[in-house]
Amino acid sequence: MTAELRQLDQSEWEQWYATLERAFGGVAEAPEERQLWDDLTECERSIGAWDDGVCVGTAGAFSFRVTVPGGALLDTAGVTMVGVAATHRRRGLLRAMMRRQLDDVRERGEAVAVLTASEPAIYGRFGYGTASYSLRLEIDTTRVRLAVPPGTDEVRLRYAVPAEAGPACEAVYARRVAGRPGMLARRPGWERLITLDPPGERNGASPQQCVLAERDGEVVGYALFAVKPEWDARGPKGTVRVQDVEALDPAAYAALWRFLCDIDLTSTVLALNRPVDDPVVQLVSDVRRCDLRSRDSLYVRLVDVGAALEARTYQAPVDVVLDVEDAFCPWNEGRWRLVGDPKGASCKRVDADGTPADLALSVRELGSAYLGGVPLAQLAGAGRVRELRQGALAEASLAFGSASAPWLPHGF
Ligand SMILES: CC(=O)SCCNC(=O)CCNC(=O)[C@H](O)C(C)(C)COP(=O)(O)OP(=O)(O)OC[C@H]1O[C@@H](n2cnc3c(N)ncnc32)[C@H](O)[C@@H]1OP(=O)(O)O
Repeated sequence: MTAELRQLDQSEWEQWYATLERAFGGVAEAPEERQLWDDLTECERSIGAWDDGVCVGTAGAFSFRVTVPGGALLDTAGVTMVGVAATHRRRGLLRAMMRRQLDDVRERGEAVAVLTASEPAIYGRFGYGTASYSLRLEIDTTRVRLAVPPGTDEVRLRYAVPAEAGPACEAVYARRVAGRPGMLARRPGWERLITLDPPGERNGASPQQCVLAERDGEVVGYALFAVKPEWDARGPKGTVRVQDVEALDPAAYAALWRFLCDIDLTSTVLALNRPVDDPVVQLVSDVRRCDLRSRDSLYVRLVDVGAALEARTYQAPVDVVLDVEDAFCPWNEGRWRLVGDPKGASCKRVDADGTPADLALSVRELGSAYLGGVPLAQLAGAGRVRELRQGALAEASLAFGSASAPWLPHGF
């Protein structure tokens, strides 16, 4: 590898970002989207790889706060904007940037790093495990009805201008964050991502629309969506594309989904990113006509195993010794005793005192299980977790679970 790695300087951002765009195919983003990423880039934690004055590699990280099981917000590195020029691929540049980045994350005292992967095969070697899934629904609204709970008819819905409704939507979102692992507490500036609506990316759909749900004059939910009109010889068959729906109670949530499913001249509601346990699945009359599909979403890497496992709670009492393998971050290797319950946890090294291990696994499996969305028992069934003490797997698998499935509400 001939390239030199160094921290990004703001003056280099254009060239750096153009390298990233080209790694993703070379289609330039809309100016407003580019500007947003320019504003959100944290140069002091972004890396450029340079070969003879030319940028050939990029990697960045955002300073996130992510909800973990139990509701705590954990300072987390949101790894992003990774690209290597095709002229320099497969020479170890990604590996070198991952090395530097994870060392930096550790120095900053962040116990966890997260990312979404362009391809699932890339990041396991660096200790990232698939920790959450997203649900895609395509509801045939000509056939599917919604069985709404009492109180739904009392929720008042009204259209609002998305940009003007932003603060009210953000307030609802902020109240939802602690209830679901994987959700991000949005720092100032990130609300712009939610209402970003470049005309060139609408693919024939309307500009973004917003409907607020209100009770007693208070905003208790919102839906952001677009409508793509379509007609054929038999009449209208438009699609409602759901971008975001959040609500503070079941009646408001049902009112918003009923609204989305009832818009005249449309016959499909398409939502690409919902939690896998989204209550809407229990509202619909015919789940088969919702064409549910799930796919990998958030990847988690424990950078400091002890601190990360202590930061969350456990839904049942657990006392296990984990033998952790971590070739890329060897400071995590060894035996850790985790004692936890719904109130809190401690996780300490026990290498010195000869305590035998109950479960053996790599840091990648711990990352998968961390947010409660991937059972340790499932990983064990694939041979990726080994039970060394009978009963330890069932105990740990139950404890690591979460009442709400983890979910990443938007990309980054
Ligand atoms: C968080 C994010 O931003 S995800 C976005 C990632 N970026 C992209 O997908 C853009 C297009 N692709 C690229 O820019 C590059 O091909 C990258 C960044 C994926 C890889 O960069 P490279 O410098 O070629 O990777 P590097 O040479 O360091 O490879 C390290 C290891 O990853 C493997 N690897 C690299 N890319 C891939 C891939 N796409 N699929 C599977 N394995 C991969 C290599 O084979 C190598 O394996 P090894 O550990 O067994 O030796």
